[in-house]
Amino acid sequence: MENAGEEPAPLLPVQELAAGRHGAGDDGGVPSRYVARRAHDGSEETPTAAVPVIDLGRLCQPAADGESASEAAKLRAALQSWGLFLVANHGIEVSLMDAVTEASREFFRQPLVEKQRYTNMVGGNFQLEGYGNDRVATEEQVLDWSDRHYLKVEPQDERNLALWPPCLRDVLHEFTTKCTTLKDCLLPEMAKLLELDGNYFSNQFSGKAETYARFNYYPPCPRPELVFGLKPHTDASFITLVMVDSNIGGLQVLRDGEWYNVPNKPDTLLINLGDQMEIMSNGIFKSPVHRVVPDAEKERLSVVMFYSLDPEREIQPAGKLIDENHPALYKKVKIKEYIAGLFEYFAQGKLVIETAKI
Ligand SMILES: O=C(O)CCC(=O)C(=O)O
Ligand SMILES: [Fe+2]
Repeated sequence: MENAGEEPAPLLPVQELAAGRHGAGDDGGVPSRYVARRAHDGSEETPTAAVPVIDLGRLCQPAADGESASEAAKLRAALQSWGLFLVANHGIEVSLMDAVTEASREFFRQPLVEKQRYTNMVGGNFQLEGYGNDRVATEEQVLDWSDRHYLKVEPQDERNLALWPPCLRDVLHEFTTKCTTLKDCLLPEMAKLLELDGNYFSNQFSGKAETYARFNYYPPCPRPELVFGLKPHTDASFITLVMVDSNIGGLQVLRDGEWYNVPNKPDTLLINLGDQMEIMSNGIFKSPVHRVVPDAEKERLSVVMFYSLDPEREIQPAGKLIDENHPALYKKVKIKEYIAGLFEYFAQGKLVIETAKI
């Protein structure tokens, strides 16, 4: 991304702030630039979302039977309501999941100077890939209580290996391969739920489709009720796979104006739909608004795989879903422009999907 030369000074990683290595903040350890909301007293308990666990083995078995039909019904209900679900029996070994989480922890535990070898601020310019924080466009922008490392993992020949820390290399390559297989199993099931050709969604993914891995690190926050680990947003992806730390909550999803905790279950993965799927399904499937709230005591890690279409492609609602009674609800959008819009809107705390609605 280019830079107009007016970028405010680079930020300290939140991990450094949280460790108190740079003096106390304005609000009990939280500098005012991170204060996103008014404190609440915590008296209203956040309800838990009734997100189903889908058994992938059952869902995708070749001979459709009662078991696969009941998994498909659960999946349909989840995609039309929450826009997210947990997946079990997904074919990714727990040992690999643990190795990826451990490698990520090892990366963030390194001294700052080591991590800064992968910085996303190069010569004062913000780059999408690398270690750091989101682009800061203005002094007013409310900052998130998290650091991240962000890498393009597919197409494989577009990997910038200089940004791949040695501790992550092998496990990330293997994890990417397994996650892509998982995505490839899910897409036909989703197409069938919409009575589209089984390959309809898979066929959208050309060799130029892009996958990004994002390693999120949320340090403990002395005043978690004042900040967001990540502000409310939808993912601009087609579909997102999230491996959350099963020891700690913090991810929340919005439904009908109310926030719900997304449940954790050991060894499962969370799948959430992104805006590209919401657009192509003409809004039948939802790209959920979600956010992350940090913990007062514990650090939290997540590893997220964003599957997105070729940036040069234009997408619109599938023709088969549109008729007199079901008009298109979204405009044609170019992936590249849409994603650029996401970063701009996210910084302002707004939702880019609104720009695609008719
Ligand atoms: O950390 C999480 O659980 C979710 C992260 C997320 O929503 C994102 O990186 O877009
Ligand atoms: Fe997200």
